[in-house]
Amino acid sequence: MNFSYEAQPMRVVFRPGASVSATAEEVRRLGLRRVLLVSGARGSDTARAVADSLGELCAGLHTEARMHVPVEVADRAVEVAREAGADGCVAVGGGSSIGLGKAIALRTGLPLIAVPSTYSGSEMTPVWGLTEHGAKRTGRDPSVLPRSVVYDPELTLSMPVPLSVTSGVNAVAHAVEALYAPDTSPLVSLMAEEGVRAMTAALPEIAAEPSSLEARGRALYGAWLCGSCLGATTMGLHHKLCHVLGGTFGLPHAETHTVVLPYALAYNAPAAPEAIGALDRALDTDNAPLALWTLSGKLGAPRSLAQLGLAEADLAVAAEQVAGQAYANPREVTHEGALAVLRAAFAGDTPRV
Ligand SMILES: NC(=O)c1ccc[n+]([C@@H]2O[C@H](COP(=O)([O-])OP(=O)(O)OC[C@H]3O[C@@H](n4cnc5c(N)ncnc54)[C@H](O)[C@@H]3O)[C@@H](O)[C@H]2O)c1
Ligand SMILES: O=C(O)CCC(=O)CC(=O)O
Repeated sequence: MNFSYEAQPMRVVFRPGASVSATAEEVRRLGLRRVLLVSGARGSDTARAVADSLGELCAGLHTEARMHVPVEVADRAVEVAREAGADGCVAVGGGSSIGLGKAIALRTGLPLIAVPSTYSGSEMTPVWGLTEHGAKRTGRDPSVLPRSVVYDPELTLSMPVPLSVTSGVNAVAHAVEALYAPDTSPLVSLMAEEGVRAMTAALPEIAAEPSSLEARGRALYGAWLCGSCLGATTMGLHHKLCHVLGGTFGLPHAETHTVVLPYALAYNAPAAPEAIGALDRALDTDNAPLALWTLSGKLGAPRSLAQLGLAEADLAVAAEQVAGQAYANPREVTHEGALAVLRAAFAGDTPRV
């Protein structure tokens, strides 16, 4: 064995009802007195309930989070945090709200508490993202890692089934790439395999019974594990494809991950036999890319980039952007290779290893 592993300093509270019953305790534990709550417009009712539970610890509610964190949205949020005299930030919502909280933390150094309502996994990572001039930039900085994460399966009950499925596959994608990342390690591999197993078992149950708190809890547990994997490792081809498709072409995040993952995995499979072995065990299959494609299709997720609104003419531009960046991937990414993955995902073909 040959690896290094750095544990991320954060506290996790996981229990139904915790968003309202435990967030104030986490704020006090960090010695904070005036936190700014951030959320998206659609999640503002939930964020308001959390704000009410904080009482005078809450310095204000800012409900302008948007997907992929446009830089002007980040600028405005930083201004609001400064004007409110906030000494910390609580992000309530999906990856977009947490992303905005991270943008505030990155610029101001304010500590962040995350209360996730989707399975994006962002709450477990020191990864930030910002979109400017039609391109998404990502980076790692310890200052954006939430100090505390409050997981409340009850918050996820309102997620519609289509978002639950695609958000769940977004989480699975973190585990998939962590398994073949250059900085993977035995602990990450264990978390990744268990995260994929938990999430992919929970999603069909959620689709059949969206109000099952038991299934929601197991999916959120999977999201925690998969997010932890992303936080501990370097992203590869799959995430880069999705960042280009989201940042440059405005495609929706979780849906894009869901469409692309089977093809990116099929491309990498010949160069990542151990990762494929772990995924085969987790999915109880001998063809992990096909199993992922079948699962999301059965649960009604979009199947192709064409369905998500990408134009065929954009494929070559996207391939050029992906192949033009240097990043870790188990298999060399050529322009032709990236284009082949994108073409298959555009058409929604059966993935071929
Ligand atoms: N930095 C990281 O580590 C990381 C990891 C994953 C995703 N992300 C980022 O997160 C963003 C995507 O996050 P997302 O997929 O969670 O989407 P999102 O946060 O944009 O949420 C999608 C939609 O669902 C709504 N929603 C959220 N929770 C809900 C709930 N419980 N019930 C009903 N509706 C709900 C939101 O209001 C929004 O309209 C992207 O910008 C992506 O880049 C970052
Ligand atoms: O915060 C970001 O936007 C970058 C990290 C990320 O998006 C992970 C993912 O693609 O799911």
